[in-house]
Amino acid sequence: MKTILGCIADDFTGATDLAGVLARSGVKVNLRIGVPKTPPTNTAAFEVIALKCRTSPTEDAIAECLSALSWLKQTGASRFFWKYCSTFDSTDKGNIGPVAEAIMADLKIDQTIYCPAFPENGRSIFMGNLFVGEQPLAESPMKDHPLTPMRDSNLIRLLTPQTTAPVGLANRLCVASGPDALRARLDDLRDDGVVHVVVDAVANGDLRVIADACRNMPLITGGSAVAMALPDFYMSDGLLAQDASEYTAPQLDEGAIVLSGSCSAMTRAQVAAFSNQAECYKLDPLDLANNGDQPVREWLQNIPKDVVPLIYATAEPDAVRKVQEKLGTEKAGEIVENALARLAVDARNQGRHRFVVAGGETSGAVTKALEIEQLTVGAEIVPGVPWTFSKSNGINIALALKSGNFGTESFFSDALELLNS
Ligand SMILES: Nc1ncnc2c1ncn2[C@@H]1O[C@H](COP(=O)(O)OP(=O)(O)OP(=O)(O)O)[C@@H](O)[C@H]1O
Ligand SMILES: O=C(O)[C@@H](O)C(=O)CO
Repeated sequence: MKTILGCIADDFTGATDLAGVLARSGVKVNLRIGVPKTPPTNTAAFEVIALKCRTSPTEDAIAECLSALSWLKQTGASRFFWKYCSTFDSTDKGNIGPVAEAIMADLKIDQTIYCPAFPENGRSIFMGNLFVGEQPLAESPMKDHPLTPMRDSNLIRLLTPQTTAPVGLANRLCVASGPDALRARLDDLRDDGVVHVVVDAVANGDLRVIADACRNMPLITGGSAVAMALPDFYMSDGLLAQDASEYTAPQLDEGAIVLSGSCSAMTRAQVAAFSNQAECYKLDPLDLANNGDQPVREWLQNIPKDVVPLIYATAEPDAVRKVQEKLGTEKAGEIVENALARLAVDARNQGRHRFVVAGGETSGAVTKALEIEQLTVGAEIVPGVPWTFSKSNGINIALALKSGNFGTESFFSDALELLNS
């Protein structure tokens, strides 16, 4: 099938988030892990490529995203989506702005929009400022993120140093006036040379207006929620029809494991809640650096298969800071990711084929270690986190890749229960 929308996600939980939101429409979504090595076959109306480039060196992120774009163009797609975090996770250098500019240069276009809002998960944008629940981004727990601490809430100020061309705003008053008003505002901004337009949205109704106004833009950038209404508009434009039959999960071995490398506030609460009912192992990055991961691997081997173990590096911001001061931020992240990735492979070999993984970078490391090339999107557990299915080493497995701050406290047990139901 010809692809209508080709999507590039900067991390793996972001990719499953976007795929899950698009799949709500009943239209088939293919979720590819990394840029496929062979030309497109068996394509779907929505193709999502999951990358792990949120915190990569900018040049590497650009190269990887352009390679994904080139593959997506071969599917016949002429509309593209650059998916980043609903909390705009990035540094002064990028990679949100530089990748958007590189894609725009490739597509030879002179304007795009930026809308990370995801009201169902408490992310809203008003007058260019991003809120997490009732808190401005920079006052939310995102200020302490281990890799991309967000210390400003204003998207225009955040984006400006990441781009070479002017940044502007289409505010809520404009969005509330409807799609024609938004289109007119975008045209005015374009006439004034504004290339990058942050668009306010505080509710799903705003996102629908934005999707309506921008449905034919060659590039939309944002969180997953701004893509939510696109399938509807593509259907009413006659571009696609509902084509997915209800997906049934494959036969899965009973064994399960929860792996958490996310230190986000919601994950910390989820780890605390699940540790009351699970066998737990808390990873200490300094210990991993000095003594390796043999002790935890042995611990896992001794957990009976009908017990669900939780292995986590999840820690409070102060503890993370101390580790980062000793090991360096990148090294600390890498040590934890490598250990959790190896443990995922051990778990699979032990007969645990249901994986709940918390954290985008962590999910990237785990999915790569399990050598997964493509995921099928199943039922959404909470907004933005679907169960996904694949084969690893020829074995059916299920993965719930959870973004750091998504879900409620009981997410880990809720996810496993849903799979059993
Ligand atoms: N105790 C720790 N000390 C230092 N770094 C840690 C520790 N625990 C985890 N990390 C690292 O912190 C990073 C967390 O990023 P990750 O993307 O996995 O979670 P997240 O940011 O909460 O999720 P998302 O991106 O989906 O919101 C990873 O690189 C992980 O290895
Ligand atoms: O948009 C979000 O918040 C998530 O999909 C994500 O990208 C977390 O890494």
